[in-house]
Amino acid sequence: MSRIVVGADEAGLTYKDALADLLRADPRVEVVEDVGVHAGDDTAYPHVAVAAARRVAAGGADRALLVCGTGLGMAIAANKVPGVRAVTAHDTFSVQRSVLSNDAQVLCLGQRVIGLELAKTLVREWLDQEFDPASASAAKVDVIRGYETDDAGAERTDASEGAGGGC
Ligand SMILES: O=C(CO)[C@H](O)COP(=O)(O)O
Repeated sequence: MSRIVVGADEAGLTYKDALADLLRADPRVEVVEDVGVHAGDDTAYPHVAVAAARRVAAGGADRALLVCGTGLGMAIAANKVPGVRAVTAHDTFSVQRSVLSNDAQVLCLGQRVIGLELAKTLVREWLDQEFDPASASAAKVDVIRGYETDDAGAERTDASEGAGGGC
């Protein structure tokens, strides 16, 4: 069961509302929290992204789904919040790996990039994924965390040097 924050700017509002409805109808989703925007609100995307990402970082939500024109600015802004790993992904493999490889809690989509039906498919796929903390990817995600708190100390650990294999 997941608690999911949704957010968008004006360019992503239509998809955000449609995807929020999809999430509310999904039995795997416990709570959907909408941090805006709503019709007539032209708040810039970074404010929405950071508000949603802070909910995740604070533990008030498990994941966030953010929509803007491209999904790019939302991810850039959300990644400014420590502890948050946000990605833009418009194909099923990347959406899967964003969780399985990167333990990303935030998925950003672009309303001007993909059709609504693909966006819905990607969100369903996203809900299916769960990070395995015992997987080989976990050590690499720990390296990311290390760079947040101790830039020098995180460099050249076993995970960053020799893990290989890629995603
Ligand atoms: O896509 C966006 C940010 O990545 C946003 O919806 C539009 O931004 P703009 O091109 O700066 O208006």
